Amino acid sequence: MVRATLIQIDNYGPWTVTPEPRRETDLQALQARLYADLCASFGAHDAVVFFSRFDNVVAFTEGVGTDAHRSVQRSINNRYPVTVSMAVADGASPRDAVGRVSSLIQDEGSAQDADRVARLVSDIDGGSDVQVGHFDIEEATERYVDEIDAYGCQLLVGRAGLALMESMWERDAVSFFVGGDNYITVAPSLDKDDYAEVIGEVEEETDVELKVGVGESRTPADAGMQAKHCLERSRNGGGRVEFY
Ligand SMILES: Nc1nc2c(ncn2[C@@H]2O[C@H](COP(=O)(O)OP(=O)(O)OP(=O)(O)O)[C@@H](O)[C@H]2O)c(=O)[nH]1
Repeated sequence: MVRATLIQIDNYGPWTVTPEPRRETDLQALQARLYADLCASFGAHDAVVFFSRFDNVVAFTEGVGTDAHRSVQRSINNRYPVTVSMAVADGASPRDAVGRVSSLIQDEGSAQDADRVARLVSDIDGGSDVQVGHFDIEEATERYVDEIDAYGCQLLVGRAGLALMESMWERDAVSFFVGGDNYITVAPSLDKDDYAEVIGEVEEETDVELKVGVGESRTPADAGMQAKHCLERSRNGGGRVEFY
């Protein structure tokens, strides 16, 4: 089982244009602050948090119970001009867990329903290890950042990332862009061959070479840290796929 949490801003679409459209930079600042707050709050519980679409934030929260979710939610809702609802559930795979939290929150009402305010729904039982892969583009700085223009670089990283996210999704894993040339995936227990296959598919489709470090542990934060160390091993002469 793997535990996911979906954090969704309540009735955000209408709020962004009420009483009239709000400045985009103010909305961006709010979204960035909310994401930073959620990272700090859930990070303190050894979870990992991805900005997803900013109005919907996805976290993997193995070991974080309903009460801890409630206190994070209460603090956010006391301090922001918008409220958030949350759903937390265990699933058979990261893909399944994200599906379950999405259904739970949808059952509470629409994302644009003025009556759906600060809900917290939870369907959790046991925990198990979680696998995290940290992907990185081979020599992104030398090949792209120092060679082509910034927007071309963004397109290339985005294209490779989309191919990666789709390949991993087919394997019941969910993957997110985290900055620079980095993507992090939360996966069911895949093996080295699975990752090698995914890297091969991305390269074939986009001509971009990836490498990955993979960790597996009780908490997403620990698994993520293992993955970073494995990625360092790959950077320092290891293979394109390095496991904990
Ligand atoms: N979010 C996040 N960003 C990172 C991380 N490591 C590197 N970056 C970003 O990715 C950019 C590229 O750094 P690297 O991936 O280390 O460099 P590279 O040129 O791809 O070189 P190699 O990794 O050795 O192939 C950096 O400028 C950062 O913006 C990380 O662990 N997390």
